[in-house]
Amino acid sequence: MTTTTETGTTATATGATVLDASGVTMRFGGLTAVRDVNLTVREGEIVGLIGPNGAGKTTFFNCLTGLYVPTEGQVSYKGTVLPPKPHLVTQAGIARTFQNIRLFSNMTVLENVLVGRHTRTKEGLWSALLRGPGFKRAEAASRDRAMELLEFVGLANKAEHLARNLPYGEQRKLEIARALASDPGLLLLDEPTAGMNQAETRTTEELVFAIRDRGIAVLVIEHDMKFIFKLCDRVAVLVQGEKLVEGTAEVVQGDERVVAAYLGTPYEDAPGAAELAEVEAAEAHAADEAASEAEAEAEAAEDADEDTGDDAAEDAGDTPEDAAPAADADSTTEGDSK
Ligand SMILES: Nc1ncnc2c1ncn2[C@@H]1O[C@H](COP(=O)(O)OP(=O)(O)OP(=O)(O)O)[C@@H](O)[C@H]1O
Repeated sequence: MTTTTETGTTATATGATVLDASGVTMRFGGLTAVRDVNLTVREGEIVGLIGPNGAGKTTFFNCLTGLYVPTEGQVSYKGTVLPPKPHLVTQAGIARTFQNIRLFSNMTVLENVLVGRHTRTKEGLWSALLRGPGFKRAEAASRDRAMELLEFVGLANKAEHLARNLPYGEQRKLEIARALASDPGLLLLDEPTAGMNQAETRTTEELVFAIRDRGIAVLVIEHDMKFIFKLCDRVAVLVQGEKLVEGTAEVVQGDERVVAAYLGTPYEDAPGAAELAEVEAAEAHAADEAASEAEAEAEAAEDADEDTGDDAAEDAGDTPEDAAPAADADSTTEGDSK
């Protein structure tokens, strides 16, 4: 796999490969959702996966985490090929969050994190039932670790709250804490800022950097381009299941194919080509209207001087036609707001 790193950070250049997805293809009947995708993530890297809706990003994540068995290709973690079983993938060291939050809503915040810890606890069923000293020690250690993670994501003061009572942004953070509870070497985040306001998004940005600083590599799917380009050492772009481009934020943002396929769509705080074209067209239309109104007024004044009734009737007949574009514009606005 080739990786464009002309302006990449030093962390990306030297880290050992953590994830190596090679030739991953996923077909659903006649539909090829992911086609021959290669992607690596190295130690210390934050890698972004972007692409239009339906490009195959989540399907690719599902192939990495064993939820789907890829039709072709294989996925390795730290040099070992992963079996396509979610619990074995988690045990190996890959954790994930989901696009649609999947918490145990009737459990407390702390209990949710403790559930995420189960792949790392060795105590068996008998030990749990007998509640012997080994079990109690393990339970206390898990609790300490879970509280430490809640502290890390900023939810320690809500440990005893029911997960369902947390605001949306905090539920997303809890999902991250739960994923971290399995002590992963690689964390996959599927749209971690979806539904967040700007302040929450900034906090999530800091959280992802802090996760990387703990030695955990991150692969993140996100539609918020500001977030992605600020955060990621490297970005891969999927379009119709295929990897179109991969490189640093600068390389990806400057790639004409990406702009055409994806970034032309307006995104938060940055008007895209379509928005700018719309504004320019509206301005041009307004200027044309003003010019023709001025022309019509001048003609009407001339006609009045010459006192020719026929011409005055023609001008009156023009008026509804001139008004037609405005009526069209109104109906478009109504259509958009539905
Ligand atoms: N289980 C499935 N069975 C059949 N088709 C599927 C399945 N999962 C995904 N697809 C199809 O695969 C394609 C890729 O979907 P996917 O959800 O991976 O895209 P995405 O890039 O994650 O989109 P979004 O940004 O909207 O989440 C879509 O056409 C989708 O309908």
